[in-house]
Amino acid sequence: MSREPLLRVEGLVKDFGGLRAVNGCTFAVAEGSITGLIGPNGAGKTTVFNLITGFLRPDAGRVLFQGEEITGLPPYRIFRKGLARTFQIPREHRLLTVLENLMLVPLGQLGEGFWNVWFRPQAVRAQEEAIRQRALEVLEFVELLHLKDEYAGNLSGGQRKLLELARVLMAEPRLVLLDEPGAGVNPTLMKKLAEKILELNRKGLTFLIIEHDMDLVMRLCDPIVVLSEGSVLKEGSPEAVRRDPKVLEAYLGGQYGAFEG
Ligand SMILES: Nc1ncnc2c1ncn2[C@@H]1O[C@H](COP(=O)(O)OP(=O)(O)OP(=O)(O)O)[C@@H](O)[C@H]1O
Repeated sequence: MSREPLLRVEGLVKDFGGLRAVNGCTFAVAEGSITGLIGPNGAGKTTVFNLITGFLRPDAGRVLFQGEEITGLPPYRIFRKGLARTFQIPREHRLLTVLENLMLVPLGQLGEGFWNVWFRPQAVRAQEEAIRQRALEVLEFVELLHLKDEYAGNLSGGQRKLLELARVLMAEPRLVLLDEPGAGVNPTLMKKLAEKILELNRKGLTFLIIEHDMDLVMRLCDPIVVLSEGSVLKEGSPEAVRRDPKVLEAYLGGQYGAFEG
């Protein structure tokens, strides 16, 4: 018996002026998987992420999360349903500390409401403390606890990626979309990031990952969805994708070397 996938995109289309960036894109992400989304530059991967997470509205097609249609909902509503993402360029608040960055993740804090601050100060304080504890736990997990009081702007590129992951984990999501987690990360941190992703996956978290680093993709992801010119060219195991001549052809000229070895 096949189970309903955690995420399903059906026939997504997105035009930018005369350019069709996403062209009838259909694929699914099974619960418990680490699904890879790869393809040459400009294939439409980030646009697909933006369509799934509500940062862009599709011109056609549907997005279903846990069987529920979420097409066109605003990003904060999708986030609160348990679908969280990171960005290709991390979006931390550079002038806040690492800990403050995590405490700002919108979890529906009681303290946000004007009336709560005035009439329920103890409840607000208790909730703030719970959020702080959660933030410290998450920082320990991503091994950034020693940097909790550092300004986020002072972190290295790799540490900023770990902070992005930590921000996403604050919300205890069911599905995490990672946009190029390996970009700009040194090999040591890359290994750590991969270990953290695998550990979270073993605990039941599902991932959809855009990545250009083929070593990382082949190590982490199964299945892999290959996008080319806005639609799915191939979907399958790392081995099946690696051997498919259509996939190699799509990468020809650009990144053919990525598949060698
Ligand atoms: N906001 C936008 N306005 C106009 N064109 C856009 C916009 N966003 C993306 N595009 C175009 O849509 C196409 C798909 O871009 P997208 O960033 O989704 O590809 P990608 O597969 O993520 O590429 P990369 O691997 O280089 O990040 C590209 O031709 C890009 O130039």
